[in-house]
Amino acid sequence: MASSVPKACKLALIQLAVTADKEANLGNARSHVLEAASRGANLIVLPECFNSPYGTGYFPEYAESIKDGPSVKALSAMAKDAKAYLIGGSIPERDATDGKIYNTCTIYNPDGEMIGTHRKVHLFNIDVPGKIRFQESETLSPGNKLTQVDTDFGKIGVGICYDMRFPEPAMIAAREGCFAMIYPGAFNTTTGPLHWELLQRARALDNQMFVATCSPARDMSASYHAWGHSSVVGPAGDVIQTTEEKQDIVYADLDLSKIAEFRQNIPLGDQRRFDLYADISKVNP
Ligand SMILES: O=C(O)CCC(=O)C(=O)O
Repeated sequence: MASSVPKACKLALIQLAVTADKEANLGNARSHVLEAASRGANLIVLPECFNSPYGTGYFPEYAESIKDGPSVKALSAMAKDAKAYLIGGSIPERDATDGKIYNTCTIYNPDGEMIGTHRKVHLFNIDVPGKIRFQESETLSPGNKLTQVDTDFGKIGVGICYDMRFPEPAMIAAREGCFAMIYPGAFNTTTGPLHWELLQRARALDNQMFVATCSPARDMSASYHAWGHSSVVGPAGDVIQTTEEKQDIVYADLDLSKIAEFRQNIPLGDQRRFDLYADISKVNP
């Protein structure tokens, strides 16, 4: 008889050192995923753009199919061999039907089956004069759906990096019963120190849910300097675990009872004034 007690959720964020060598990136990801699993992790996350350098010029060159490309095959095998859920960071995806390129996260169950995909819906187009200009839309197209997946632990919402700046997907995920939002991401050394942790804590606190981010490690010889600092934040907005900028694995045992406890202590869910503003989770686009 199936037990109704959810399994303990041990999260691992792989802050991977990404290089220009796709095969090496896949091999490095695999060895870190298996290492995390050997330490008991059953929900493992890779960073945004883990198989390619992060830059609009690289996306067309590295893009591949998520039906049968080498990266999804490798990710499926990693999840299966690790016997863990795997949120497979993101890769540049080329859609054979429309010919467009997307920044896409693929998600696997412990049998290695793909159980979800998320194409980044908010493209990272910013211009901070003298600091950073980045226009993902030069080579990428946006996805057109929000993403939630079912796991043995409960439902999880998934976004990618810049998606975290928008409160709505996390709010919708929380109201639809997700216990966590997970964002593979790659902030930079300009916006990272300003907003990375703040956004993560805001999404967690507003929604009284877990939020995790997973960045590539920083490479000062690359054209894009990732912020690192992959982190896990609890439903009270508390940083549970984090790291610096180097390659690392961040582990956290998620105590899912904290959500109910915190929601009981500060019962925002019962106090909302939907007579004054809309419930965004009930507004269909
Ligand atoms: O929002 C930011 O400041 C950074 C976003 C980003 O790096 C991304 O979407 O990949």
